Amino acid sequence: MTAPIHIVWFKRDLRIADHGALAGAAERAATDGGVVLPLYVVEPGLWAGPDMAARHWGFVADSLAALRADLAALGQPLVVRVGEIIAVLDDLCAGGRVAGLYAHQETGNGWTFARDRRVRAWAKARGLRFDEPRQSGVIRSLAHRDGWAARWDRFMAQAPWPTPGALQPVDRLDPGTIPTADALGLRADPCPQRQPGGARAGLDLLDSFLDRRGRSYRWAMSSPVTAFDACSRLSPHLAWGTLSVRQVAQRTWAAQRTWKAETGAAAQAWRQSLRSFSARLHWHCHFAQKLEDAPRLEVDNLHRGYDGLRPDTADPERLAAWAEGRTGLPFVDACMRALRDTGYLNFRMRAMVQAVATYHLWLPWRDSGLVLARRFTDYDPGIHWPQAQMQAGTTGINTVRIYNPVKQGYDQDADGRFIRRWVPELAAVPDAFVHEPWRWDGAATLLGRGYPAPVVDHQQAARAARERVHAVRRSAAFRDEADRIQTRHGSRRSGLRQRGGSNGPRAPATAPEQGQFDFDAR
Ligand SMILES: Cc1cc2nc3c(=O)[nH]c(=O)nc-3n(C[C@H](O)[C@H](O)[C@H](O)COP(=O)(O)OP(=O)(O)OC[C@H]3O[C@@H](n4cnc5c(N)ncnc54)[C@H](O)[C@@H]3O)c2cc1C
Repeated sequence: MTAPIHIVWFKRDLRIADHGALAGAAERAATDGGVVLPLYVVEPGLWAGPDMAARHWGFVADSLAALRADLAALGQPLVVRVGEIIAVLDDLCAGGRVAGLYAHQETGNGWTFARDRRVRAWAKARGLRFDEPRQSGVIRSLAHRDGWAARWDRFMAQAPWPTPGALQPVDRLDPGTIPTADALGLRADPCPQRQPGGARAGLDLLDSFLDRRGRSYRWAMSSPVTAFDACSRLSPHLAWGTLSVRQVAQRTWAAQRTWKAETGAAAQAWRQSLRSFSARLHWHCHFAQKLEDAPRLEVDNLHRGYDGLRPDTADPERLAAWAEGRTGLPFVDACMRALRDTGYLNFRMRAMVQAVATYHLWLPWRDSGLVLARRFTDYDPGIHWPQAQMQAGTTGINTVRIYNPVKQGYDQDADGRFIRRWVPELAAVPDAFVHEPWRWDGAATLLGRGYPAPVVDHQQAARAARERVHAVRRSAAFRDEADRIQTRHGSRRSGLRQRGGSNGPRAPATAPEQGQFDFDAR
């Protein structure tokens, strides 16, 4: 058999529904009598990166097994190879039958950006067709942000890509095994409550969110007591592509249409919650667009006025205390321990722990960002690095927001039940002092013995950080660069002043630069 082979290279798009690369390859195969070869390459170079961890691999391995089964049901199971991508492609091309390569555009870390450039050059040198459709609202080689939101709306409203009805099997091809984290050499990373991968698990979450859990979303999203259930928990599925943003957006819009026609308190709650949720799907791509446009922000301050402000290397003891939930600030420690064991934190708590690391503990955002990247099952460089910088105040275009970790505890965990669950060392501390055990009469019996004394006086540390940051922001040169950044990366809905312009329009609650806190703060 000499049918041409069309390779679909799966990356962060581990599904068969709404899959532009798979649909494109299948359409091509239907016209030239070819076959589709679905391929996932486990790249040791990627997995050795400082931002990757075994919990990511666990989610990906679950998703690969599910994808393999879904593709097998169509006629050709997923082929898995371990190795460097060009070597794997060269090997598959050796028979001379490969006619095309299809893969989604990816807004990844520096390693994948460079890897994708190499693959493009390789395909060009061989004269091989290489199609790279997009799978989200992120636009490659974007000249400016004007009209971006309308383009997002249009893309999400388009019909999803059709799933092929059947795939012809590729002859004499070993599907390969999905390696274990150990075989990949990944460090042990116990995460007993990690979310399972696979498209089915993602669809079940989407169903339960839109049928039941999402009703209180708008009011319950900020507290870690309620957010683990009331938030959608779809992030790892969107990050690794077991669901597409479009699938989720269209299901959400359908639910919104249903509730629009209803009256009563429940319908009102659903409408408000789904509006908030819908806005966040937009932010998913809004933040990723920033990294797409400026890949350097994975490692460099977006606003260079902050260069040299924080130390280049983190104080190892402070970083370890924060990462392991031993800062002596109970609410911060509870969040970091919950994250270690579940792979998840809600947005407000992510923002708080990154703010505490970078302001109170004065750690470089890249170092704390790497710890969080490894701990979030949903690690998605496109969202992660712009957010890591935003919460550290180094974008230059966002309000400096130094969370008070004790006040956050009182606000979001009033009776201390989240703290008590994750910090059992505080069992003997009366309720009134569980947020601030250092104020308890019995503190001497606990601090420095069963539980650490606070690594910093959080109020003093916040004051010192604020002064240092504001000193940078006062200069005229700072404003000029901030205006340039706002023009290039800022939301056109944010209401922030455009360079050379007067005050922009008022920010609606859904503007990503500020809106994410507006109703979170209630
Ligand atoms: C320092 C920091 C790092 C972050 N790193 C990541 C990351 O690596 N991967 C990731 O998916 N999210 C990241 N976020 C954004 C956000 O916290 C998570 O998307 C959200 O908490 C995931 O939970 P969920 O799916 O239940 O969200 P829901 O509240 O149910 O929201 C639905 C989806 O909308 C998107 N979304 C929600 N909030 C935001 C936001 N503020 N910015 C951008 N997109 C958003 C996500 O895709 C999310 O899955 C980060 C936030 C901060 C402050």
